[in-house]
Amino acid sequence: MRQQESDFTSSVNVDAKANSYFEEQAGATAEVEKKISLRALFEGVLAKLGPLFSIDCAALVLYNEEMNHITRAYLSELVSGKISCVETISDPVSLSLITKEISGFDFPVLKSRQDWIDDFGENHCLTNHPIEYHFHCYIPLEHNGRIWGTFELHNHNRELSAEGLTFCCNMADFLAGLLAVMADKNMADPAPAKHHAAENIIALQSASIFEEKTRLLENEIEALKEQLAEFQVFKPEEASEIHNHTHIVGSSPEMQQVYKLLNRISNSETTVLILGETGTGKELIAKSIHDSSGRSQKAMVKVNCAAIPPNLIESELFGHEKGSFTGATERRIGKFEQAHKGTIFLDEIGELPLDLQVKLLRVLQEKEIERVGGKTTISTDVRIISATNRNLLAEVEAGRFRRDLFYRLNVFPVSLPALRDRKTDIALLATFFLKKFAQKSNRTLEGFSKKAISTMMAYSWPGNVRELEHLVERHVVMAQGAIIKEVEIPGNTEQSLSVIAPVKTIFENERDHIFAVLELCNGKISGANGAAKLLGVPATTLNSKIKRLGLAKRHVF
Ligand SMILES: Nc1ncnc2c1ncn2[C@@H]1O[C@H](COP(=O)(O)OP(=O)(O)OP(=O)(O)O)[C@@H](O)[C@H]1O
Repeated sequence: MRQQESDFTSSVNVDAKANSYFEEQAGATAEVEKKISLRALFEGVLAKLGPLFSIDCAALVLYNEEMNHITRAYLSELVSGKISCVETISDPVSLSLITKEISGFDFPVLKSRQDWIDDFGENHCLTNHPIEYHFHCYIPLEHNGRIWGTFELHNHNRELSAEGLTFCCNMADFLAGLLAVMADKNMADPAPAKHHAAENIIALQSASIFEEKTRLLENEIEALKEQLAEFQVFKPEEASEIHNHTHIVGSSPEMQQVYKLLNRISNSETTVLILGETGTGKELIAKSIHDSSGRSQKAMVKVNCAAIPPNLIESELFGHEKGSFTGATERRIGKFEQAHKGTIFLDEIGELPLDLQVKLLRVLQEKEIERVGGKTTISTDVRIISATNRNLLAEVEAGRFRRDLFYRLNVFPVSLPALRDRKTDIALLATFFLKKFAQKSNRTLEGFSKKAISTMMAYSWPGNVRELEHLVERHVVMAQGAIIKEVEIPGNTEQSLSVIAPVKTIFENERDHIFAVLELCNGKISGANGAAKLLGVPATTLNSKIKRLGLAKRHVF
């Protein structure tokens, strides 16, 4: 593979000559050279593409018309954080075995270092180039049926992504068109001989068309960047409202409302009732209320009223004396006593049996408890935060919950919005959980694609934040690359529907339509029975679309 590198760079050893031939031969000023040389243009290409797709090195290799010589080559790579672009070949050199192979590619080809070793052996892969790349991509620069050269991308650690490939195919199209124009205008012969340098310089200096093309290239890059947006990692905006509840994620107006309420009761002793569907974060909010109170140095003791068998709830809450009932072999301190000077969080309060509701009411009124089987009353100083996913007032109306207890608990109600009602928080939460689980499992993940975020936003989340948290955890475990590109929501009927009737992007629609027509025409592009005629476009346009859409010929046949 080193030879392969030597092919695009075969001449990195010719680097000494790298002061471009313009400078050497015609003594052109650096300014003119910068404005008009392919080298300067190409340097700009890597500056734009590199950060977008993590490309380490790009090369532009140009051939003569007979395709038996490399006439010029430019190598642009990132060295110590800086892009250096050199003209590595300025005199025609004949094609080696590997460049011959590469020049024969008439569609984009991805190769690894190992592929080249397998095909040509280790010996062909030797180069004196100090940098060794492991992943390569070769895109032919084809315009009007002529292959002008190859646009190459080389990476150390990863293959060029599908998005990067599509983007670079567009770039190759543009470069090929540019080379054709330059040749046509005799601006800068892609296969120049040194003795033509002076004339070329004059032609180039007067050729504003070149500058125009450079400007177009910039525009093209900008347009392609927009197209790329759909593949980029979604970067959610940080919460706009400053709040002290650091573990609570969400900046939607609905959550801002919640923060306002929380701020009002921070440092207070108020009894709070938190209402919200399952998984909306009731416990998290309760903890936050406790943490922002004067009781934060003491414990917040949680009781899940739905999880304890009814016959044990009393003992769980208030404790029991030894021997007070069968199995009470030891004296036990109840949750109220444990929470003394702190907070008790009564989760699922709507599930509390009626007889215990009476006892709880007494505790609230008298601030005293009695252990089961005990003879004395024990004073407690406990703040009460309770939570329910039931409509407690409806429970009161139905006679299942005591009205007096309801009023005692509902001193300061805080209602938490369902996740489906604050969709703008989904991206924030998903990214928060992604970071949390990636860190936990020692993985480096950048985030979700916009597509993945859209899928999550289209779902109704009956299990709310908890469901989202579990989904993200699963996807972090299964993630293959640095970005979670797609998410699958099990049993999601909305998603199943979208599988049946997916909404295609314009890009996908165009690609699929062209693909279908090409199949119909057995891959024939031009001529009477060709796809171009059926599609009503010139064959050259179709050819460039095929490349741009990443429809390599091998896909068609
Ligand atoms: N706004 C939020 N920011 C960050 N994490 C959240 C948020 N809301 C909920 N979570 C997380 O979601 C999970 C479920 O939250 P929590 O247990 O507080 O919900 P809940 O409403 O009490 O659920 P249940 O009604 O089932 O008891 C927890 O891991 C919690 O940390």
